[in-house]
Amino acid sequence: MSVSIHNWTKQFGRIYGYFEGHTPILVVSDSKIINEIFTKKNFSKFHSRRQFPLEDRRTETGVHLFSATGDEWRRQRAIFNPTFSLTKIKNMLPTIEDCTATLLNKLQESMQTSPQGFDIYKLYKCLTMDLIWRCCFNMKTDMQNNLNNPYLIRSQQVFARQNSTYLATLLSIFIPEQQSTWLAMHCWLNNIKAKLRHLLPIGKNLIEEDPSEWLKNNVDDFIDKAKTSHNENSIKSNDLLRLMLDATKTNFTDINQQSHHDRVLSINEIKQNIYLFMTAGYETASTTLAYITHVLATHPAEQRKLQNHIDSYLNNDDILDLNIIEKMEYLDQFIKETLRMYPITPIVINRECSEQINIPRLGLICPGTKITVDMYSLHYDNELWGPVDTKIFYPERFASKPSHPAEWIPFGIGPRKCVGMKFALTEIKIIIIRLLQKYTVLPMSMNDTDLELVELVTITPKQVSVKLEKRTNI
Ligand code: HEM
Repeated sequence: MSVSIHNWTKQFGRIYGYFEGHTPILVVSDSKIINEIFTKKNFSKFHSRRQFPLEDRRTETGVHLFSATGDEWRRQRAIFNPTFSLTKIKNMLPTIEDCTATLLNKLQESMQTSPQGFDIYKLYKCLTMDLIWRCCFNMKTDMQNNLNNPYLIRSQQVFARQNSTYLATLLSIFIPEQQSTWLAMHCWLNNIKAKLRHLLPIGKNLIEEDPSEWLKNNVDDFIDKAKTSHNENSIKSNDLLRLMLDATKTNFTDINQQSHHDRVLSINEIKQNIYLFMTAGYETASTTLAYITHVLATHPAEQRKLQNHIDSYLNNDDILDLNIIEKMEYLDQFIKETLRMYPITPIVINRECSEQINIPRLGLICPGTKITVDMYSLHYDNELWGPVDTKIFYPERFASKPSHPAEWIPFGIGPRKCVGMKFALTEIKIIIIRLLQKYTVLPMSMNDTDLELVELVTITPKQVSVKLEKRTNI
């Protein structure tokens, strides 16, 4: 979809519209207009994202942060913002280091079993899921050593296209007026499938279950485990799950009666948010790591420069300190340049207008209008990012150009920007530092210059196969 939008922008310019079924979508790739729509200034009129096909936004089932709108979103975001403060992230560093050490062991094993090369992306997925569980839910898992962990398997399935969901999704896109019917049909089918899986002896093997439903249904067990582990630990943890559980203690009867100043969550909202963080946090970060590794393998000069840069700040056995990581400018530029060239979730950066507004150079926007950004056109715009051609990987372009909030947007823009951005960038930096202190990344074959990409909610490579060579010159 994102590539088609990019091609249409080349044909129709920086502002145009297209129809998804009956739904008109406005596409913008002019950074000044994007700034008007997405930032704080007009936030009261653009506080919501458009509803995903088959997304259930009923209060009784609970709505998570990503789908919440207006005051419901403000109330939830106020609870989540402190989870990713610098102090909290500083406290997460030992855990991130520990999970990264496990990755390094897994890499060593993979080098031994497949010296000709292996898919490193698979290992990154286990790593980032491990990190979410440990940093956000304070639960120790053996996820990196247990590829059969059911939460890991189901989370991966959420991002894979399933045939049964596909039809309902298409109906939902092309006939959005009947969204509630498609959603009811989808839930009804899932219930029937769950019953058949339970009743028929071979049901479990023959009937696929909806991974999103499985994850949401299993969080009760998850919350109980978290409560027990929190009670057993004398030191009170400060993780995301604890903040959410604390927010349920307030005495309230109806979540709709809460003002956005009240830091409260219903139990259904907690369940939805556990699902959200489990899936959103792991897929995006592992995919970023996969793209960075591909760039390292295909750009040996830039890889050497990054290794020298890391060596100039740190020895192999130095304990990582956030202040030092923050000073490592080339590392920062390297990651930014990768995310400029390989956007991960362009389609989620959209807003729906809630009140009529006149936007300069765009015109009168009516309530209900859905506006999306063409991230590829913005990120590959030579006027914004030149003089070095935007098709060339050149991290130094970020040295001369402070990134404007509406021009480099892999994490979105404005008040609804990614709440996990600081956490994601810190974990990614630590993992890349430790990887490059020990290894040089090589392509599996000299023809491995292009990645095969697939887009559903995220744009991901099918695999990233590389060889690793132990560094000896340090
Ligand atoms: C490199 C990694 C990541 C990328 C590229 C990414 C990208 C994004 C983007 C594009 C958005 C939409 C922003 C907008 O509409 O303006 C978003 C929202 C969000 N992200 Fe991330 N994300 C990443 C990592 C994470 C992590 C690690 C977490 C959680 C631990 C997370 C949790 C969320 C949540 C909860 C939202 C919804 C925020 C809201 O609506 O208030 N993300 N992310």
